[in-house]
Amino acid sequence: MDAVSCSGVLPQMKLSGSDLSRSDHKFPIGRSSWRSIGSLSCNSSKGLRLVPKKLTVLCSASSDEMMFGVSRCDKKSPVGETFCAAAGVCTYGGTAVESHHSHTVEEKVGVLLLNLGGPETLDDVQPFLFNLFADPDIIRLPRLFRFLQKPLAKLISVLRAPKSKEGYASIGGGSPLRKITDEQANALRMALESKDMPVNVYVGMRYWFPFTEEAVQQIKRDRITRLVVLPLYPQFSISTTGSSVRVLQKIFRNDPYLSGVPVSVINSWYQREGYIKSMADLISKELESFSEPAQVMIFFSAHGVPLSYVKESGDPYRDQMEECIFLIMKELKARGINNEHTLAYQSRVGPVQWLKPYTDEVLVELGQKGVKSLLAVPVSFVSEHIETLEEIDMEYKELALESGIENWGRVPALGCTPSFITDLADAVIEALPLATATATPKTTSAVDHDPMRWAIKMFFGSFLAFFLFFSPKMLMAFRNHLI
Ligand SMILES: C=CC1=C(C)c2cc3[nH]c(cc4nc(cc5[nH]c(cc1n2)c(C)c5CCC(=O)O)C(CCC(=O)O)=C4C)c(C)c3C=C
Ligand SMILES: [Fe+2]
Repeated sequence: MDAVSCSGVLPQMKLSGSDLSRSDHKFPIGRSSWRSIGSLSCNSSKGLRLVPKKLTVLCSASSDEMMFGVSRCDKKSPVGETFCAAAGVCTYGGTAVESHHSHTVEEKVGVLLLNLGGPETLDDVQPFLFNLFADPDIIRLPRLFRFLQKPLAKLISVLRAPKSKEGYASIGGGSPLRKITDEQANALRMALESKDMPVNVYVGMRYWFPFTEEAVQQIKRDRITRLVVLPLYPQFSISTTGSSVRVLQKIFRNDPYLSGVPVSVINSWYQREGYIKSMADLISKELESFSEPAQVMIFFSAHGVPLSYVKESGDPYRDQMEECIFLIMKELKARGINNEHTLAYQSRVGPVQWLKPYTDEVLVELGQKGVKSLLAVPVSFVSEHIETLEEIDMEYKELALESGIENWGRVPALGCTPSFITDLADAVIEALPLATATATPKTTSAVDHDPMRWAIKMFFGSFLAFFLFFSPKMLMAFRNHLI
């Protein structure tokens, strides 16, 4: 197997074995170019050879493509220890480890904000859900069953649409995500301009308009010469940043112009001081609205992912989430706020086990234990969306009040909070010099060319699919969780 090379240590950072077990530095490894899954060794520009004990190189569920995530798995502290791409900036892997660009042409810098996207009208809900469930990073079928991805997405989206529509109807008939993301894009452009960095900012959504593909076409039309990709998810997950970056990687790799554009992907930024401080500001402000602020339980509610992502596929999401909460609480303590806190995961979908504890169960338990005041803090997303406006503000609030909690509050999403936007602007500035070009030729699998192998695959796939669809467990699961 090929070794994965990580290089480009920032000049001000001295890297050593102990640095690798810390997680407070921002960019321990600047550039990386990954060729295949396997052993990982990191070479710093100072000639240090770094071989951390145990590393997981994330691989896309859907193909041989690499995900931009590397997580360190030898957990020593409750905050988790992720580093490399998962904690800093990673650039598209390509044939060359580094490309040193000569600056003979005038730079035209672009920033691409990646987000999930949401239905704008109730009629959009089912097709939006179809796009979501058709994503092989959301519903992860074994290779043999991949041809079922779209029929299954159609089935689940049709079954789930009525329930989802109710949710979207209750928040005004559609998702506010596009509007908020556009506002964030504009605020970021202005923040960068005020830092003497004129850029074009683009918005690329994964499952609804404006799709990532459209944004990339605009980037091409604008002849952008250097690009920073900033997913609006503070923590990395295969299902969010991973999925969006996979799409982007595919487009860039196959395009002669784009594959030459140096790109820098900011995989996660939950550990940035500006973000942590902005979150602490919002929490401390909201605590003040309670009559006895010190008695309030700070309840972090993160969007869940299926447990298998973390356990089997090495998704660093849970580790990063725990570290993020640790850093926010550390910041609050430094300000003299010593409230109790807890973390739970919300919004599970489907029959499989998701990250625990579940938000709804913890709320009931807290109520039973006698907690009277609770401040909910959505922590995996930076804009208001259906899961804050409907799930937390309506469903969970009602459940909490029924369970004995008397005083309920909720911290707003960061949105366009100036300190947060300024920090994103700094993240872009730091990422810019680390950009490298793509240029990996597309490889096709043997199956694509071999009709016999294709026929065998289809035959066994259909056979297994029949049992999967009509097994009592599957039918029960649809009934209980999707409708
Ligand atoms: C960090 C954030 C998110 C993770 C991780 C995530 C994983 C994930 N989500 C689903 C299924 C659904 N998500 C839906 C909406 C939705 N998801 C996120 C964020 C994360 N998802 C957001 C911000 C939104 C809201 C968008 C909006 O319109 O406001 C939905 C649709 C809504 C509904 O019907 O409940 C589904 C379905 C899975 C399966 C998954 C991990 C595998
Ligand atoms: Fe989701």
